[in-house]
Amino acid sequence: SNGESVDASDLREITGIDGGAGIMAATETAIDTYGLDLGLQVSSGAAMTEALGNAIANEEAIVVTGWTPHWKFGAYDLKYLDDPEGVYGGEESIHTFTREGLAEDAPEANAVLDNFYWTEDDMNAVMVDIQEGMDPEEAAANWVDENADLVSEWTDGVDQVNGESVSLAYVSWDSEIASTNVVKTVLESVGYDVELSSMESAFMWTAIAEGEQDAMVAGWLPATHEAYYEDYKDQIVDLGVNFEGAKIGLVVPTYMEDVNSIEDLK
Ligand SMILES: C[SH](C)CC(=O)O
Repeated sequence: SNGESVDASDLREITGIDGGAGIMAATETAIDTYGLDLGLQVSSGAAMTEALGNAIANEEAIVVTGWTPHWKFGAYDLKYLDDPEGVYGGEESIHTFTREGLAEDAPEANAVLDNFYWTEDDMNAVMVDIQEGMDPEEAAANWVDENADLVSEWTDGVDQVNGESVSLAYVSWDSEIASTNVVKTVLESVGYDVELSSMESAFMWTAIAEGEQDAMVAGWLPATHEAYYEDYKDQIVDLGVNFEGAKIGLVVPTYMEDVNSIEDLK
């Protein structure tokens, strides 16, 4: 750019992710609530981060559906837009959910899933390795090796099993690619064969509710996945929070100096 601050005047759309993500429904609400003359591009987490990187490389205007925890905040100078109407809610927690009956069918897996809890530093370490090109399974295994003390808190008292299988569903968001591969590695360390299945958000929730998948560590509450939770809460088991201090919202590069609120996108 010619050094002038980059504003939102030439933006035509918000760069989104997969259509079933809660942040996408929230963004449709934001477009309506704030009266934005912007489209919402439906794509994927990976496509969103590629578009973000390209825009930043060219110091162009961009606004993305963003969330914390995510490696993008370590890689780029970004900011959340103020949300005076509170469309995106406040602090979110990520929950672990299982199908009904898992505690009876696979008590050792259920115990590990129930114990799973980690922080933004933990998740960022895995996400950054993956972002820098490491295979998710390798990044997860490295993190588990380097954090044996924390991992032992999840597995202490859990008996070894002999090749029983467990299925984990997730959506290909960088945060959940990291968490699901770490849980896979730890379940394998107590003897399970673990099958990962990535799918759209709606299918993930349905698969747990219908018992097709054993568990997922990708339940964003209270706001982001509220609609899914309301649909399925009586058919699934909430093992509680595995990550605290999460957040969703609209995110822009800091070089968009005059764009600090969703109101500034009008
Ligand atoms: C994209 S966030 C990880 C979750 C969501 O918006 O559904």
